[in-house]
Amino acid sequence: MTKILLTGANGGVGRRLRRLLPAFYPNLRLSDLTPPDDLQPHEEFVAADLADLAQVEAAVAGVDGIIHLGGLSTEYDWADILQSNIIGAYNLFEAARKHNVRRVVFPSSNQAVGFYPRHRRLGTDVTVRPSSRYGLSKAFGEAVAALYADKHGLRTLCIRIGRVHDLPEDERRLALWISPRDFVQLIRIGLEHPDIHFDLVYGLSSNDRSWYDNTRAYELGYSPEDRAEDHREHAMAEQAKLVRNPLADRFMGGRLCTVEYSGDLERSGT
Ligand SMILES: NC(=O)c1ccc[n+]([C@@H]2O[C@H](COP(=O)([O-])OP(=O)(O)OC[C@H]3O[C@@H](n4cnc5c(N)ncnc54)[C@H](O)[C@@H]3O)[C@@H](O)[C@H]2O)c1
Ligand SMILES: O=C(O)[C@H]1O[C@@H](O)[C@H](O)[C@@H](O)[C@@H]1O
Repeated sequence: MTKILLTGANGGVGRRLRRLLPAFYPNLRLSDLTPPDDLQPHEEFVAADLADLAQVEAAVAGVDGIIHLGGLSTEYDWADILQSNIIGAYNLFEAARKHNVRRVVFPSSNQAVGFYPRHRRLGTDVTVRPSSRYGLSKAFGEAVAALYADKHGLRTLCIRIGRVHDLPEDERRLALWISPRDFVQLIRIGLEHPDIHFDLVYGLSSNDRSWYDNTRAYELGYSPEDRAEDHREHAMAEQAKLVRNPLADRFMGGRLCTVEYSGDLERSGT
């Protein structure tokens, strides 16, 4: 039976996927720095720091596919991003190669292209414009995925996630939202679709206001069950509680673009 490793299993998305994935992948191994508080007796857990190749190899040994959620999920100091996301992503793919893992799904982020202004519509062939050191690390992860596909035959799907959550949390996330079950559908494409070599898709549910052209996901058979606009009222009510930030509102990456910003507004993201 296919054995799948879920890294970052103790995080926000990981906790949601632990509930949804066993229906498709009953033979699931979880990994993170520390185990979830509510680890169940039937769940297998292997602790591993992504920055430590030997630990990552121990977590990866014996699996057929990996969903790599582990790592820092927002902006941090370079030293931290370097360890968890840059060295961590490299270690994950290198361990996969050494242990003959066939498939890796890499959750990238809209933050890899976060400095594009919102009037643009992006396909998957645009130059990266990271919002932050975090976004930069996601662009690096996409590049590592491409290298290991082309050089070593690992089949990889990168999913530039908008925002995985139960509901869209504000106006920006209304344009970016993907429900956990639609995210699982994209993961299954990454782990199972026969045509995957190196592919890149956007992680969005059905979305009328999207900034992205997600043709490749639909070509691969993606058929989202959820629609962001159905939750418009909730998102806009949440938005009304927030203070507007004109710089954040200009770019797809929102507030992460504003962190430590000292750029030229006339030129940023153009
Ligand atoms: N939540 C979203 O909507 C969203 C959007 C875009 C991309 N992503 C990506 O999806 C993944 C999961 O996101 P999340 O919201 O669950 O993040 P999260 O921060 O809640 O969880 C990440 C997990 O990774 C673990 N981790 C961090 N550094 C590690 C290390 N050095 N070694 C081992 N484990 C380490 C953490 O302990 C944590 O449990 C992340 O890679 C994130 O960048 C998430
Ligand atoms: O852009 C966003 O809103 C999201 O981007 C993802 O990469 C981050 O992991 C998440 O924390 C953000 O909420």
